[in-house]
Amino acid sequence: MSTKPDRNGSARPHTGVAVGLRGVGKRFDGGVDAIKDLDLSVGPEEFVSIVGSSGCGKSTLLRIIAGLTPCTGGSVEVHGKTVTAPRRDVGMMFQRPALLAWKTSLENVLLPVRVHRRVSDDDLREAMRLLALFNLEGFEHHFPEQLSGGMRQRVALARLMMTGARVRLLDEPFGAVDELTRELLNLELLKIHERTASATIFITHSIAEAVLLSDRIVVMAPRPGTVAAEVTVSLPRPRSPEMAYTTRFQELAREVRDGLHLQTEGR
Ligand SMILES: Nc1ncnc2c1ncn2[C@@H]1O[C@H](COP(=O)(O)OP(=O)(O)OP(=O)(O)O)[C@@H](O)[C@H]1O
Repeated sequence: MSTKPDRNGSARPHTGVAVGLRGVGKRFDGGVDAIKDLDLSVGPEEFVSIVGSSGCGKSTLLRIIAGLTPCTGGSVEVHGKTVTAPRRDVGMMFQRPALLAWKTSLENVLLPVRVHRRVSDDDLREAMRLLALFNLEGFEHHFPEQLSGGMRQRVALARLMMTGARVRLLDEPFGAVDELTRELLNLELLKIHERTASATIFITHSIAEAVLLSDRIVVMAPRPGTVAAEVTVSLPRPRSPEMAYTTRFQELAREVRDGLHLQTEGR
């Protein structure tokens, strides 16, 4: 069973499994084994980061969980049901924010609602609340090209929240923004996770980002992609950027780095 550190840093057990993978494999046409025999369980309120060298199968794994790519071996379940197609209770965010260029911030945030039903006054209020939560007050009626890269990612985060998804999948969402914006976006993500916890799987190349945000960090090994190591992040919540200066934080970062180096050396 996975564990999540509480405010005092001690681990408390997760009840239930939101995302469960057993023996998952993915062989692409042409015989590339992108993923092989991968097991992973994520609790309903757990934040799990996945790190690993380029090409080790992280994005493929997320796409399988999202129901966008079928696995060729093993089984994937979300809330106890086998994944065969995209589900409404699974939200995904990509490295590029994928906003519709001809829609305003507000309309982009309302999209997940609009594809299923008429937008109500409550929906509108909720979308405005989320935009304000992500410091986008005054930009509700701007189009994506009128926003900075960081602002676009915040709109995408607000849209992810608007889905109400109980499983959130984020594929290196802050990889394309500058370091300072990235730190601010990390804080936004921390805030929403600590207010409305969901099962979150987050891909990143940044060890510090993974330690700051996660309850657990999964290190993937390449060719074929599988879980090589797991590090439980025993830091209290709420988290703050100042924790990065603590010995415990640095020890955890080192543990992850060592895990990654072992994979690289083993190639
Ligand atoms: N559609 C596809 N057809 C064939 N091979 C693919 C396909 N998509 C991915 N692959 C291969 O599967 C492996 C894993 O790719 P994936 O994109 O999942 O890696 P990644 O860990 O997310 O990489 P990065 O960190 O660079 O984004 C790679 O060897 C890649 O070339």
